[in-house]
Amino acid sequence: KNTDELDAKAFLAQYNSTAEVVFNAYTEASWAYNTDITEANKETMMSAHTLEYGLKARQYDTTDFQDASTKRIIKKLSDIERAALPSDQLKEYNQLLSTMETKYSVAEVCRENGTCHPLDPDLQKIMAESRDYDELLFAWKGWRDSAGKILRQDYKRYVELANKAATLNGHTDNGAFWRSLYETPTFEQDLEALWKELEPLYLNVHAYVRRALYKKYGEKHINLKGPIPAHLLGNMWAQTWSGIMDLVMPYPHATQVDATPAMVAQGWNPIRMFQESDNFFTSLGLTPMPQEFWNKSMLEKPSDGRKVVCHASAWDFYNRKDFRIKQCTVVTMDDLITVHHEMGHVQYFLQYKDQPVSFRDGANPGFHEAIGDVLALSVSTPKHLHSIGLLDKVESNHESDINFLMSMALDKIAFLPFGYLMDQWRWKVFDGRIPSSEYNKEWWNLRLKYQGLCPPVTRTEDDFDPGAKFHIPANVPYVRYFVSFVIQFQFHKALCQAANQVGPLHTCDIYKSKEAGKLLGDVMKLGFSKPWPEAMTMITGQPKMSAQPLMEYFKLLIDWLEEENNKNNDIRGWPEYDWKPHMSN
Ligand SMILES: O=C(CCC(O)(O)[C@H](Cc1ccccc1)NC(=O)c1ccccc1)N[C@@H](Cc1ccccc1)C(=O)O
Ligand SMILES: [Zn+2]
Repeated sequence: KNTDELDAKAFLAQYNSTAEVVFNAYTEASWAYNTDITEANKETMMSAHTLEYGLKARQYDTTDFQDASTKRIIKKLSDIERAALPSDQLKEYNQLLSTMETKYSVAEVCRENGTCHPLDPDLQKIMAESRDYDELLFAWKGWRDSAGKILRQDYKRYVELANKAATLNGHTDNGAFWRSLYETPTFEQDLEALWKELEPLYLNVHAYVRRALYKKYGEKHINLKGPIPAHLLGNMWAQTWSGIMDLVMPYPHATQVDATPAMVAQGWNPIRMFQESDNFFTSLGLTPMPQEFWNKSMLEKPSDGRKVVCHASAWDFYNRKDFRIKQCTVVTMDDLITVHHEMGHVQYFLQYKDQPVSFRDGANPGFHEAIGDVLALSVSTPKHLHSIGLLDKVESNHESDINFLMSMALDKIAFLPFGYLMDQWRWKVFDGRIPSSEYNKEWWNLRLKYQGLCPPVTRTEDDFDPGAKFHIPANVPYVRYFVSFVIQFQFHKALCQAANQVGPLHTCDIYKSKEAGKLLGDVMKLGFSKPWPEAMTMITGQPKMSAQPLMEYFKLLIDWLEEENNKNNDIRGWPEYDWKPHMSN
């Protein structure tokens, strides 16, 4: 083993300069594929580089090295991920990934009259806006038949190869590799503790929403002591529920909270939405989007018939100049939030662009997901929406507060069980506790256990419902979003204090606060160079994930829901767990 630290530093300097070139070429090829699916994709050159430098990195014994960064980079390079596979299996693995992503991205649902609907924007619009039980079922079942079902065999083989790569890198399985990215020995226990703290909030939201859906769809379709049919929550995966705010609004005569009508009425377009977000970031003293971003991004679904991967994503081209977003943006409040989410990724790229390539990553994956959402918490306030002309009147009274908090809870609290269960399922698939013969049964067991949902029609092992959610065929881990939804409230609270914002947390808007911007910018500049508890301490003054700021933010609503659900004699949970909704045909 080589213990020469100077030699290691020279090796890493060579790695870093070659990595920028290779990563850039790989990302350009990946972009070309994502923005025109017909292109074949080139992965092998990237893996050759990873293999060459990874095997060399493994030759170093860094035990007595002085420089922590050198140790940290050598350790990260030593995990060569898929490049550890024999070349034929690597080729098969890459082929499987692009096949699954293509099948998902080109899937459509066709009506008897021949009209076919893609997920974006058609099916998403139906799921958010339709109040017709059977129309919702058409979209929900159709999408799972077209996008999920067909992926089952590919997925089974992908699991085998992903696990093989993980074991070749010293992990017990691919889930263990994914969890290792958090560098937290107690990670799973910490997540379970957070969920146990937050579960009562979710049960109260679930009970209240079930009551509202009961009023709308009646007792044939809703059992007040049972799970909720999964296609009625305003979203294809029931992951966020703000699509049914109109059915749920506590005080219909108090302030409206939806900015969509104003955006449409005022002729907003996607560029305008991104400029608005850029303006918020620069108001904090953070970096504006470079001109290249505006020239090279794809901010709308192409109208030239090109097939693209519509699921939003942010792209770092590793040359410290070229950063892009690919998003099939529609003019809605929901997509204005997504715009901020994606812009948060690019801001992180901009802040850590001068780090070594190996450190151009979030402190942990949840940090990367949280940045944009933190700013969106300020943008979403009625006060801020009013200041940018998207809400015509703002009242600050109890009823408008509750309406606002309800709209936020339908996204942030409703999401928590989904954010948690996605990788519960995948970790069990990777470690063998869920065999392929039980993929769908176990998926629905978790959807019942955590979200209190049931399928609106019978599901079998001919189906593969997890495949109907982008991140599963796209091989994108998901617990990062559960982490993000917890820590973004910790960050929000810290930034609001830095901005000298007084009053309740849910009314805080950090707009124009250079102090808040500096705090966030300094953490983003670190990238992956320090263990994430150090980054957490820089922002919040303590090193742990905590549910307390989220609960503080929703305090008013939690008390209100507790009282409201008691008034309605609503039970929390779904003890009649094997109830099934009436099926017409
Ligand atoms: O998937 C996304 C947004 C896409 C993304 O920005 O997280 C994207 C996912 C992705 C796509 C392709 C390849 C890899 C990951 N992530 C990024 O673009 C990204 C993430 C980290 C670093 C750089 C880019 N959000 C999740 C969860 C979510 C988040 C916020 C609100 C609602 C829901 C979802 O929609 O289910
Ligand atoms: Zn993201």
